[in-house]
Amino acid sequence: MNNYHLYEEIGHGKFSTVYKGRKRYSISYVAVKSIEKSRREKFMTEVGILSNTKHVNVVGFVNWYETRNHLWIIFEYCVGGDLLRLLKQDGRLPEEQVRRFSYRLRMLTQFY
Ligand SMILES: Nc1ncnc2c1ncn2[C@@H]1O[C@H](COP(=O)(O)OP(=O)(O)OP(=O)(O)O)[C@@H](O)[C@H]1O
Repeated sequence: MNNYHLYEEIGHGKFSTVYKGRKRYSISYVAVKSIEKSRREKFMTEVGILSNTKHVNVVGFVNWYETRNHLWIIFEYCVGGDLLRLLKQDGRLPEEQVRRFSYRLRMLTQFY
C-alpha cells in the first residue's frame, strides 16, 4: 500500500470504505477499497472474479494488498461514480440513456 497516496473518501459499503488514490510517482488515479479483515471470504471472492475479468463494461482490477488491519483492492477509478449515485442526482433517466445502460449490462451478462 506504500505505492499509493490516498485522497478523499469517494464511497463506502457496509464493511468497506473507498478512497480516491494515486500511484506514487505517476499521474495514474485509482479507486482504493479498504475492507475489514472479518470479510476475508467476500474479499477473496471479489478479487477472484475481478482479477479474471477483463471487459470494457467491468471496472478494471489493478491489485490487492493486505496490511495489519485491513484488506485492500485497487481498482480503475470511475470518475462518474456508480449508477445509483447518478440516479440519486438526476432522478429519472431519459429513455435513450436507459437503453444505452441496458445494452451494456446485456453485453456483460452474455460475457458471463
Ligand atoms: N472504481 C471506483 N471508482 C469510483 N467510485 C467507486 C469505485 N468503486 C467503488 N466506488 C464507490 O464506492 C461505493 C462503494 O463501493 P462498492 O459498491 O464496491 O462497495 P460494496 O461492495 O457495497 O461494499 P460492502 O461489501 O462493504 O457493503 C460505490 O457505491 C461507489 O460510489
